Amino acid sequence: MIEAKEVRKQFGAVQALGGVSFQARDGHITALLGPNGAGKTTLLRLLVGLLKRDHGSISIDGIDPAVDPMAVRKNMGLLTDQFGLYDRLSTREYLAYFGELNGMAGPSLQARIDEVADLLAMNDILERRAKGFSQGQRIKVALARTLLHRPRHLLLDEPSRGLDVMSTRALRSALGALRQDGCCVIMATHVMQEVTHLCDDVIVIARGQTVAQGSPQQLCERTGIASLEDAFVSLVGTEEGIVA
Ligand SMILES: Nc1ncnc2c1ncn2[C@@H]1O[C@H](COP(=O)(O)OP(=O)(O)OP(=O)(O)O)[C@@H](O)[C@H]1O
Repeated sequence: MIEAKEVRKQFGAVQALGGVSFQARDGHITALLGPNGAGKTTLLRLLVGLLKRDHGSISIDGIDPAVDPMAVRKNMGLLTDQFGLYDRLSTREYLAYFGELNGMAGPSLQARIDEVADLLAMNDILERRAKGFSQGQRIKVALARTLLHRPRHLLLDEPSRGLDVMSTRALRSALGALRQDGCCVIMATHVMQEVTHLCDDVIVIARGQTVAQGSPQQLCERTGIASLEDAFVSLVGTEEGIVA
């Protein structure tokens, strides 16, 4: 369970978050929806302890990431727009390196690499070096690294950007399997179709504030609007940042 209460974060004169509160439950995929600049990435970075909040509280299964970021990261996978691949390492070497950093080793690590490669449909690039990888191939490798150590919590910043149809499907089924395993997944996205098909719960933020939280159906009921996209626009008051 991930909980935030009244979280605020300021960068100089810019108030990135001005009071965000929500709960993301285990075994649920929670979408983080908001226009560009709403504060989604800032929130994810606070949850994993990469930034310190100015105000409020955050609990990751009872642990405050500002107090014990290492304990939080042990059970967390984070996908951001910084993929951090090494051009000269093959995908398998790269994943083995990160697996070892997470205390994995030997045949069980290799078996887990094969499992994740199957899950994300990326066997074709497993033995290739990263130099020259396309955007979609890069994001798959970064995702594989994120999932490798079977984290209990997963924070994904726009995970499907740059993925083709088959890879998007592979990602969705991988996330479905993680949900079944009881993983707590928070996913920032602009893709409404993804939210409708995949997410159990939605947190809407705008201008650094939580505007609403609930299932897609609850948000539609609350606004009295049948389409989630239109309900979102009505909640945030802008059409900016939506991908149909
Ligand atoms: N390190 C920083 N220094 C200054 N301002 C920042 C910094 N990081 C974020 N901001 C500002 O905080 C606000 C929230 O940014 P953030 O990246 O969290 O938004 P976002 O919801 O992820 O946006 P997008 O959908 O465009 O990715 C923006 O106004 C942004 O310019």
